[in-house]
Amino acid sequence: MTDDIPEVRTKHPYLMYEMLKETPKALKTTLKNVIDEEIDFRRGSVTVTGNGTSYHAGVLGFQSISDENKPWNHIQSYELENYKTPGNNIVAFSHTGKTYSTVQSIRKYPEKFSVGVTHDQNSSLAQISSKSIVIQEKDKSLCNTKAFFDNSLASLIIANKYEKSKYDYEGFISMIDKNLMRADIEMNSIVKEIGKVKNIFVLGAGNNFIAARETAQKLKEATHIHSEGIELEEYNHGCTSVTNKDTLLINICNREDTSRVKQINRGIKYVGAKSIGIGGPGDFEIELDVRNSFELPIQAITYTYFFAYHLAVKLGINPDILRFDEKDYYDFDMEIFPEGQH
Ligand SMILES: N[C@@H]1[C@@H](O)[C@H](O)[C@@H](COP(=O)(O)O)O[C@@H]1O
Repeated sequence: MTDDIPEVRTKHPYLMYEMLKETPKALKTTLKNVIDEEIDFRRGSVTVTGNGTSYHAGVLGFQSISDENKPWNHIQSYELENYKTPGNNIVAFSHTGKTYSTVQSIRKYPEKFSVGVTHDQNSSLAQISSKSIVIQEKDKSLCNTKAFFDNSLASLIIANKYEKSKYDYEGFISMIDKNLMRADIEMNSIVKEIGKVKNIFVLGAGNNFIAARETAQKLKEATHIHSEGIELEEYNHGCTSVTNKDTLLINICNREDTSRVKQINRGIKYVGAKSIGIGGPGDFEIELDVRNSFELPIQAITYTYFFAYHLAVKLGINPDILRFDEKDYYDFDMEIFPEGQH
């Protein structure tokens, strides 16, 4: 089973909303928990790994590394377990700490130095990692939005320890806090105006690609609308033929992408699709107060999470339970994750 099914609510505010509102407080706890941890990285590179939201959070934090002499890469855990080889250090992220391929990707390489970041100190990941980091904050919704921000901050801290660089964590937390408040209001009003949406593409280039993937994952989990997170230019190579009047494009935009995004936005008008620009142009635009290119995708997610939430509420969908109240979907999950597995 993916995880224990939480308290089932039938209307707003769902647990996902509560968790988003609790995020700034949780980030302060995470900072306190993680900042003094000592991590003795071995010589050589770092491989960041995990599944889904945890994987994305891990990558987003490590994207802060600017020193070319501090090599790192990221490999999804199943790939690491079966096909690829990690660097001398592995940093694995898992909210539950029990996700099979994440745990296996550490177990398979006992000779490497591993850091396991989890919210459960009794989990396999915490037990088997050379160094375990436990975030003392529970995310009650299976959408794991609060856990995403906790893990992103933990990843930023770990990346800074690896790079031996300094960073303004308090400033980061207050920026996220401010964004979350604005995002709730602005995304609620966009959702009211947006009209029918049956499929969604989330586009992002550079550091924003992983945020596009994470946004698409959350849109699927919360709203049950099919969403695809795709590299900005890749969208133009195949996705245009399935874009139509019920399609929404969410563009997570660096300044450098502006003219390409404008062109795409003009193109989609021929088939009646609509767009939201986060940090860039769109039918609906969200301005971001951007301090640097690695914070931008994390800031963008404050908005896309609230968009997913308000859209779920509008559609009458409980975003907390991954459809596990429907027998077919519960059985589906039990088939792919039998008792005790994830
Ligand atoms: N639906 C959940 C995702 O929301 C989560 O991101 C992923 C990784 O879980 P964990 O962070 O516990 O490893 O597992 C799932 O299948």
